[in-house]
Amino acid sequence: MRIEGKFYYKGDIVEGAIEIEDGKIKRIKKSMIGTKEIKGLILPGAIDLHVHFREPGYEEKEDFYTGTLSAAFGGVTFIMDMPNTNPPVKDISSFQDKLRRVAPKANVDFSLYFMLGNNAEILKEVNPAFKLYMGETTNVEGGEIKSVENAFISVHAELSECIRRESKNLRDHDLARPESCEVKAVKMLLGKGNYHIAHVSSIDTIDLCKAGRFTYEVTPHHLFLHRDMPLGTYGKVNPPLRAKWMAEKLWEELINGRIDIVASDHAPHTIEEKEQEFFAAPAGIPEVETYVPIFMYMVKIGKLHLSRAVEILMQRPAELVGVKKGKIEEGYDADLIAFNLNDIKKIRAKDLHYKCGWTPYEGFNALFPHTVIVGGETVVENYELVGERTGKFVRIGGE
Ligand SMILES: NC(=O)N[C@@H](CC(=O)O)C(=O)O
Ligand SMILES: [Zn+2]
Ligand SMILES: [Zn+2]
Repeated sequence: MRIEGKFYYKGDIVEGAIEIEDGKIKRIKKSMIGTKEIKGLILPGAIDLHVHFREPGYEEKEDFYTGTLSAAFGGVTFIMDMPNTNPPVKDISSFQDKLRRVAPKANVDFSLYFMLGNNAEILKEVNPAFKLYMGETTNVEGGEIKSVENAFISVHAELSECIRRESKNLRDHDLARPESCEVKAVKMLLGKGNYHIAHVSSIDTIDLCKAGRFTYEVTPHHLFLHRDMPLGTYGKVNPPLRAKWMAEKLWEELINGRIDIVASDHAPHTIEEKEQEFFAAPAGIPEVETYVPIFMYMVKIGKLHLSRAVEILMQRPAELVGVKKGKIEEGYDADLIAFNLNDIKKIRAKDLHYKCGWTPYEGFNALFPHTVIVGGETVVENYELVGERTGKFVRIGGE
């Protein structure tokens, strides 16, 4: 397959042609014969290292088909799915059961995390991707903090004994699980291994991550939402939404290059679950289909430079987990997304592909990709699904 158009290449936007073979970018040249034109701006597919697609066990909230379909429509072509399913993924058999179930339903490429436990040395041969929960959602086996060499360990850093479990509204939830509990958790990790800190929600945590030489991510909701918005239980998430000024501070850190990557922490719950009393409603926000389009709108209005967006959404996430993705260069996977930068749309829950049917970003301006290609196969064209289940499992740490 040969395509031509305007694409992001080594820091610039160039006009040229891309030859794709066996799912990879084979050649890039000024021009080629027999090409198919793709209009607008072509970027590498986005990479999301933190999603909860809820299969097996919680398919009423989301499943691997609807989750990966939503990812595709949002320009995300590689996702890493968390292990807090039912049963949790904490050994070879639960991993294989999950892989067998979800692989046939994958619309984009994917990898799967294990819970970090005492069997990490064995599990890392299968896939060196682990999740360490220091919060209460899925406790790691008790006892000392674990680590494992040559692996990617994403940490939910909220110290269990520091947080108050019940809250009655968004402001109270922020006070019940204060930033200091995140800071204390990261402090406990210092010197204990090389970790990736998930959903950093305070600038106080950033200095510690730097000191500990930990990589870290920020979620879209800690950048675009805050605790004083009238979201009610739909804004309930762990770690909590913080004050508006903190969200603005995190945005500044992102702009000045002090945030490694953005990851969605797509954590859907049903409307029925969210319509409960605040203290009873589950924490989590669906994000995977809306965050890249919102970031592309920020690029469009000049609030974020394109090169920075490509770094935090595509390039750096791929580098952190060692996969040949996130760049339009020879030898890389042919995962491409294309935008018409004039085609601004308002986010509407009814237009999204989530099973949960809601979004906290109703009405936000966004730029959705009109074309999405995964491994050289066109999945979305002219904003319509044209190819299904083209995704494959990718073991991380190869590069
Ligand atoms: N982030 C959340 O608020 N919820 C996540 C679990 C987690 O990451 O804590 C979920 O799986 O629902
Ligand atoms: Zn978490
Ligand atoms: Zn999470």
